[in-house]
Amino acid sequence: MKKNDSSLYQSLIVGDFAGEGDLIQLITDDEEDEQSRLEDYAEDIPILSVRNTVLFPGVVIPITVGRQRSIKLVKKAHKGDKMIGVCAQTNPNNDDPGWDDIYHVGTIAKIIKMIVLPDGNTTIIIQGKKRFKIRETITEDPYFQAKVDYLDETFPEGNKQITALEESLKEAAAKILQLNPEIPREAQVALDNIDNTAFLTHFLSSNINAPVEAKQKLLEINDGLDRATLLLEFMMKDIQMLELKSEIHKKVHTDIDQQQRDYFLRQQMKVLQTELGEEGPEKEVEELRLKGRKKKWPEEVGKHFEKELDKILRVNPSAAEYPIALNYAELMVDLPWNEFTKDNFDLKRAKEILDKDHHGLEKVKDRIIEYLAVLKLKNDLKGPILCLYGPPGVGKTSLGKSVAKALGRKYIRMSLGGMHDEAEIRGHRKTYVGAMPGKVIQNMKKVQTSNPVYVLDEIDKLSADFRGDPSSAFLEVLDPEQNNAFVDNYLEVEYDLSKVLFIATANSLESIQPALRDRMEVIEVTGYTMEEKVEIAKKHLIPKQRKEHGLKAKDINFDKAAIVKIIEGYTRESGVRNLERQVGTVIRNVAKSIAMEEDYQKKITAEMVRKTLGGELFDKEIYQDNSVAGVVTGLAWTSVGGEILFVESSLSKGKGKLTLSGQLGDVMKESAMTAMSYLRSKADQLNIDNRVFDQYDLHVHVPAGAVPKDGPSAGITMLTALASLYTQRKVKAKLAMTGEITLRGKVMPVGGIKEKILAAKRAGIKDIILCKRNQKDIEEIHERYVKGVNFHFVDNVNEVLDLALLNQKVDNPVKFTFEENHKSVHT
Ligand SMILES: Nc1ncnc2c1ncn2[C@@H]1O[C@H](COP(=O)(O)OP(=O)(O)OP(=O)(O)O)[C@@H](O)[C@H]1O
Repeated sequence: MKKNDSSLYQSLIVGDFAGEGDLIQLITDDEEDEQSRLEDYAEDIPILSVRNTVLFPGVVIPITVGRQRSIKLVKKAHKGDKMIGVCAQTNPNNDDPGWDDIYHVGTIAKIIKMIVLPDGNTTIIIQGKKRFKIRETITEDPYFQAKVDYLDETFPEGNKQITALEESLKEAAAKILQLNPEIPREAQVALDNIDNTAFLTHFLSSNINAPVEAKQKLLEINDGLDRATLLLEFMMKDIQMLELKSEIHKKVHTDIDQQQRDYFLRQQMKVLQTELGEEGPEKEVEELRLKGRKKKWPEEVGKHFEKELDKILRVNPSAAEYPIALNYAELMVDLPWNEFTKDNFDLKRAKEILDKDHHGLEKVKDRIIEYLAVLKLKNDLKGPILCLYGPPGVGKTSLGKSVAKALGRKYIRMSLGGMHDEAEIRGHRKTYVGAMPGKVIQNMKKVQTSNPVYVLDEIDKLSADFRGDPSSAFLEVLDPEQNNAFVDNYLEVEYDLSKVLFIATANSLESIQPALRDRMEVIEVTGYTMEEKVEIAKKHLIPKQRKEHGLKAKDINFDKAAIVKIIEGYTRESGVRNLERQVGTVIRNVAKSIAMEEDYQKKITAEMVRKTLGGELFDKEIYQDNSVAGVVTGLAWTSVGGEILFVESSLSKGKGKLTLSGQLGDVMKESAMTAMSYLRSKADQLNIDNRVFDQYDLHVHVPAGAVPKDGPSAGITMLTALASLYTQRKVKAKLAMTGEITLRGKVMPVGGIKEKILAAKRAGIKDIILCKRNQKDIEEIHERYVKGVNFHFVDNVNEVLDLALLNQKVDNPVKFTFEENHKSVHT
């Protein structure tokens, strides 16, 4: 026997079969009359086994009858009293159930209508009357027949609890109707018309969405209150399920709606864009594809690019990924891939250009020309990268530019000062918000050729921190073995940097990461002498500044003394950057006069320089006289070049206390103490009264007091100063010295010789004392720089003192007075 799923809907179908209004009428049959007739069937009632449904008293349901046994039963009953017992099958799939396969509690029902459909199927409409329990089985053949006992139902009408339950059941039913759109609205009307609580529970039990076992359980409960409670429980579960379903449904629905909306809007946008003649993603992608075809990139890069374009087409233009994908593809086509400028290997011309742009720097230029010669012959740059090293403003960066000019290559410069984030060099992965390629790739995009001269400025200023070590990223950039496959995190594909001519610049070699320094060929660019600076100013800086200020050669002309004045009074540097700036200031002043049509003097003199630039910023680093004992000129190295410094010392009555001032570092303090100890040990040799060490306080000072100083190189200067002080002997005029001392009186070599020599020369020094082992440094310096200076190379301090101290007392020597030592006598 087949029956559609049980639901409120099915009950209403009954209404259709029975005609409108029948439902109500059937439900309100005269109970009393029925009861008396029912007893007649209790001793032999045909039992119809039904699948998937449980019939409740009062409820009307349609049942399609298919099995032969059932058809026989139905036809027979229909002809007779129309009364049948209805029991649910325990297993709905059992086509030939026996007594054990049906529930033994069922409902006696009346066949209201029997319809034989044209396809031969028979549908009956039955109404449940009263529950029964099979007392005794009679036969299974030709259909089930049994003796039954009717089950009475206890239902306390009017009880408060039952009224509340009834309300709850109705509310739950209304909620189910509301949540389940498949149930016709009319069901609510049917529900509203039920005013009998017992029938309400039967009606709802029959129609709730629950398995047969659950419904059978409800049927078997005799206590109406218990049944109503269990029913409410089932209904609440159903509501929860329905609510969940509806939520899921709503969500799925909104998702689909959103997609449809987007699709619709996109279509509209396309139409509008076409009408406005604007580009849509297709057009943009097509343009990129065309550009991509012209690129000489490796095959895998081409494939990767095509994939990226496909990705753009798949992405919604209003999605955040769209501009990211587009920018990426644009970067790929904007980058140069194997696009080279032709090198000009006319080395004579290259030399001319270097000479024209830079005065001096012969050794550096020669080295650069050698480098270019190898490049010409081998046409392969697998050699070390050049690193120009030297003080600021000596033309390292501009030399790089000249190399580009000489070779006919494009020039790009990247300043590495203060860069501490590896991502600045290598870029961020595309997945980061606002990701960009690193500076190396950005600059390649800017320069538009694959073989530029790429100046890496201030490679010594790269600093490592928690964001990674940028030096290690540069290892890859600068390593000729690796840089043909440089990987930028943003670009993802390998990029060939092997044809780029990298030139690094640095102020100090110490702070360059050792592995990085190893990959570079270091060329030292030293500072300039006064004469060279004057030449550079005349030939390069003045014409350059003049041009920048819009003046002609006839408008202004510098006196040599004026240039010297600027160099000495207003700059203190190894290079010429400040000189250029000060020259610029003087020229600007003239430009102002010309523009305001004032009278002005074309020839710039030292006097005019003073007027324009104001009082001198720096005292001339000049040797000071030797009339005072205890003052000696030393030489120091700073990051802006060499300097002369003075070690001053004085004695005052006291108890042999040593005071050091002038912001001296530990090493320098130790030098002073070493010098002191050495002198004490050699006091007799130098005719120093030993008592002076105990009865006089010594003060050593190194001006300028505000500038911190450190290093061992002032050792011999200190010793000489103290020797002069204690002996009150004059120090040789125009003498300077630099060297470390040991306690045994040995003189050790020191660094920064070239800068120191230049500083000494600037200061008018004629004699310089150096350690013997520093002789080789002097030999490397061009003769021109050392002309007019006598070098004295020494091994030990005796030689220093012999050279430095004259056998002549200073003009007003201090006369030491001593108190007698009171020795205590013990007996
Ligand atoms: N020998 C020279 N001949 C002509 N001009 C020079 C010479 N040396 C330096 N200059 C000029 O001095 C200025 C400063 O030079 P540049 O910027 O190249 O210095 P740098 O050594 O790279 O300094 P930094 O270490 O601070 O980067 C430039 O205008 C440059 O043209």
